[in-house]
Amino acid sequence: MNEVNSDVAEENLITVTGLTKQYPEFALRDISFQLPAGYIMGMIGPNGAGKTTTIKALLDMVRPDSGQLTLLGGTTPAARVACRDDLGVQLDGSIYPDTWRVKQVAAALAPFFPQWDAALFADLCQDMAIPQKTKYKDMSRGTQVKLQLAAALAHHPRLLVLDEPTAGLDPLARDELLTRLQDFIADGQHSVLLSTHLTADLERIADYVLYIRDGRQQFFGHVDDLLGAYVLVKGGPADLTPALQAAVIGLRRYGEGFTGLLPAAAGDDLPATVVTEPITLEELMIYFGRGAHDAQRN
Ligand SMILES: Nc1ncnc2c1ncn2[C@@H]1O[C@H](COP(=O)(O)OP(=O)(O)OP(=O)(O)O)[C@@H](O)[C@H]1O
Repeated sequence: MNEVNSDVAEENLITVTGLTKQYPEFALRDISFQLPAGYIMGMIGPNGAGKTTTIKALLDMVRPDSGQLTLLGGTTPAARVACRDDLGVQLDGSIYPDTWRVKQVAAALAPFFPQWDAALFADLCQDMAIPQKTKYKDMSRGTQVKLQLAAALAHHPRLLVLDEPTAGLDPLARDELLTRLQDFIADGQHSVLLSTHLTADLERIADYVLYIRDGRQQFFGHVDDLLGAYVLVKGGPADLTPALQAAVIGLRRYGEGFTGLLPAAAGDDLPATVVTEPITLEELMIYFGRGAHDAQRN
């Protein structure tokens, strides 16, 4: 993870301002974020939050209703297509024809990318243990993801946009990918945008996080700022005053007490018997999710 230095003017590889997209049963509303060169940004949010829709809008696979998108300096769809050589993409789900093997993937992609590096692609396939003779449809889900990642990296992009890249990977492969992504940005010129449900991955490698729920942006900023904004509170039944109950997010009561989240500033004036602890991204998502469910039920 690079140290974030707000004093230095940074080149943004992605700028999204006021992105909205309306589907019959879903609305993505007013999403805004920037990704400077040299950083990793993670998108988190529950199933159906709008992460993939945001990525697809950025890649011009979905037409936004409003908002401005700048990708690698391209502000129009045509300009964004023109900079595709600098963009490596991995999408959730199968993307190659069933019968393709590694060789066909290389043959199909090389003509589209002037910077395609056949030797690098072969090395990546070997490193990731991608079988040469297996048809795409017969590869495991994790191997299909690895093949997409190898293809995304093989043309030396400046920016990687990855939709759940670690979802199908075993722990060793996940660890290797995260290290690869850290190496990718280490020169300060490259960036990664990835969506994931594996929040521990983001705590390890991400500088920035975009948190979306029900199509609405809940937070965009530094991971540490998000984690620093809330504390986990735990106390006994007598500690749960009406004021505290009203303030706690995602309150859960159990036999000996309660747990929930509190804005960090509200954690200062608690009785000594209430324990506060730092939160993880996973806890943040669970407690906010519970809070939203509880609000819907009431
Ligand atoms: N083409 C479409 N037509 C109608 N609704 C759509 C379309 N594409 C996506 N949606 C809806 O948009 C919502 C957001 O979907 P999206 O795939 O962006 O969520 P996500 O955050 O990536 O979820 P997950 O974590 O489950 O992958 C969902 O309710 C989905 O059904």
